[in-house]
Amino acid sequence: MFTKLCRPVASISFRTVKCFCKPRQLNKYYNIIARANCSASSSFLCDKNVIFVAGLGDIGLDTSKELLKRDLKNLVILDRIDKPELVCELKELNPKTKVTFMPYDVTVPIAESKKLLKKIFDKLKCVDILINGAGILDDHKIEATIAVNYTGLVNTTTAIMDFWDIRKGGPGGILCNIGSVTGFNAITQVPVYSGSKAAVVNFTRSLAKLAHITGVTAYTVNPGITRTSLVAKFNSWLDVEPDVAELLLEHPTQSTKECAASFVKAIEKNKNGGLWFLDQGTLENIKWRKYWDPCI
Ligand SMILES: NC(=O)c1ccc[n+]([C@@H]2O[C@H](COP(=O)([O-])OP(=O)(O)OC[C@H]3O[C@@H](n4cnc5c(N)ncnc54)[C@H](O)[C@@H]3O)[C@@H](O)[C@H]2O)c1
Ligand SMILES: CCCCCCO
Repeated sequence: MFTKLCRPVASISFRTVKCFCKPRQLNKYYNIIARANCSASSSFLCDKNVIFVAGLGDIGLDTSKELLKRDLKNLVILDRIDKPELVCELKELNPKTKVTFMPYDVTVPIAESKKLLKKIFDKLKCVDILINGAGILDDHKIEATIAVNYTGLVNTTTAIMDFWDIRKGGPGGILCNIGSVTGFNAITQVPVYSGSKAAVVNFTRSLAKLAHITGVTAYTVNPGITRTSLVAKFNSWLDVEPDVAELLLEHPTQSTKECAASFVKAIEKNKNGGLWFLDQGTLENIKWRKYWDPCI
């Protein structure tokens, strides 16, 4: 499975390469062509167009800053947070990358998501990577948690398939979804949040297995406890543990900068089906144990 680049790069276009190469060779030539566009020391991310949902949050902002060291062509940040001063700060970081902000609430109807994405695709003509990072942590807000952390991510993902799905003539694409370590092993006192993150991990693993049909590869990045405003104080389900945040923050944590460094390294590895564990500044692709497989 090769990840298609979504636009001609360097002087040789995708079409030219496609005419002369067998599919299994294309990936090799895409990377060669992409590098022709970027300096030898550049990353997989050089010259790419990236949409980052929640790119202004605590993890999001440091990850956006880290991404801007990789000479992206475009970074389009979609977020509910509207902080022009943060966007201005990001715009100043790298003249090679155009940073754009558009307000977006992931809980809007999917038709709204498609309208917004159409504006972006009309402008950029193509998008290589979508990062879905929106999340809330408050187990008093059951419907909101599921709406933001899961339904919002699924709808945004489903919406971009109109533009990426190779069965519709799309170029394919790359999905990076922010799950959580709680998607592997719950924080028992926040079962709603943990369950929403387990759903993100499970949904994304299915998408990775469907990549041969859709042309869209997918993986999750799953931070451990990262010191952000999200985790400073939050409600447990039915108040089973009013001090859940304080108790958890006694355990080893990481900074947003450490998380961001691992986050972008995982994106650069670009592994379809990746289950990336980003804890205490480390990065590990974990093996998911198979207990049952319908084998269809
Ligand atoms: N901090 C941690 O320990 C930790 C660990 C694992 C996963 N995560 C996940 O990482 C992501 C970022 O969390 P953070 O710790 O930086 O907290 P944060 O509160 O700073 O970031 C949350 C982000 O989600 C956005 N968001 C929330 N509701 C939204 C909506 N309806 N529409 C669009 N955007 C919305 C916020 O605007 C913000 O950008 C979340 O998905 C969170 O679940 C955090
Ligand atoms: C301190 C609790 C951190 C919970 C967020 C993990 O996704």
